[in-house]
Amino acid sequence: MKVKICGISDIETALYAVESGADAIGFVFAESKRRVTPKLAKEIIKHIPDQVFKVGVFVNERADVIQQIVNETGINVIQLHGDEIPEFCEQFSIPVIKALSIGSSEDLNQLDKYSCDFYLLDSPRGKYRGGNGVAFDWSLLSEEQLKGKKIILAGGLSIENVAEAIQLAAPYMVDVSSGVETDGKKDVNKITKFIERAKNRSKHEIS
Ligand SMILES: O=C(O)c1ccccc1NCC(=O)[C@H](O)[C@H](O)COP(=O)(O)O
Repeated sequence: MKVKICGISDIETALYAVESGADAIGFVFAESKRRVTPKLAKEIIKHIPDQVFKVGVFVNERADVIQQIVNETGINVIQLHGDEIPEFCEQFSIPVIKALSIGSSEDLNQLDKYSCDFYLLDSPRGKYRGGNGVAFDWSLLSEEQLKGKKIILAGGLSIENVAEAIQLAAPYMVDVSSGVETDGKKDVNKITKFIERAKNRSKHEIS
């Protein structure tokens, strides 16, 4: 199972997550308590190995601003976490993750409207558009609607529930932010345990 650790804001935590096996690291450029400047993201990204995805998270941002941040920082995947329409998501030359808020089974119909590389399924908005630490009802997910799509499962995942989430949703990747924090800061022990749980679960699935 692939793992994305989102809301990274310092080099030490980024390196720790990578050494623990993270496949993707997320940087939030939208309104958030985890927001980073392009300058800081660039500094962190310099230390991250090539094979790790560097994801920039944006909410209803202008395309030229997103492109400028991509050029400036070394971000190589764009995550669009707002109300971006399908045509907006299709204009970039690097992979795009479209985040969708899942509050009802009808919300899953959005999946067919977009032609993106990845779809991140998250809870409906809380204080911010994402990163609120709240899980949605995974029983809404139907195999039929997810078929053929690379799904990133997000929203309230934690060490305690990630194995169950993987079993139920069989996503391409799991994404976590709040669940690997203590008192609002990334917690390296939680990061290691979360990645272990997520990756162990996938070993069981293969065997
Ligand atoms: O993380 C944020 O603060 C954030 C703010 C605004 C838009 C998106 C944001 N995060 C995007 C992510 O990919 C989070 O990891 C995802 O929403 C799950 O977060 P959590 O429920 O805290 O694990």
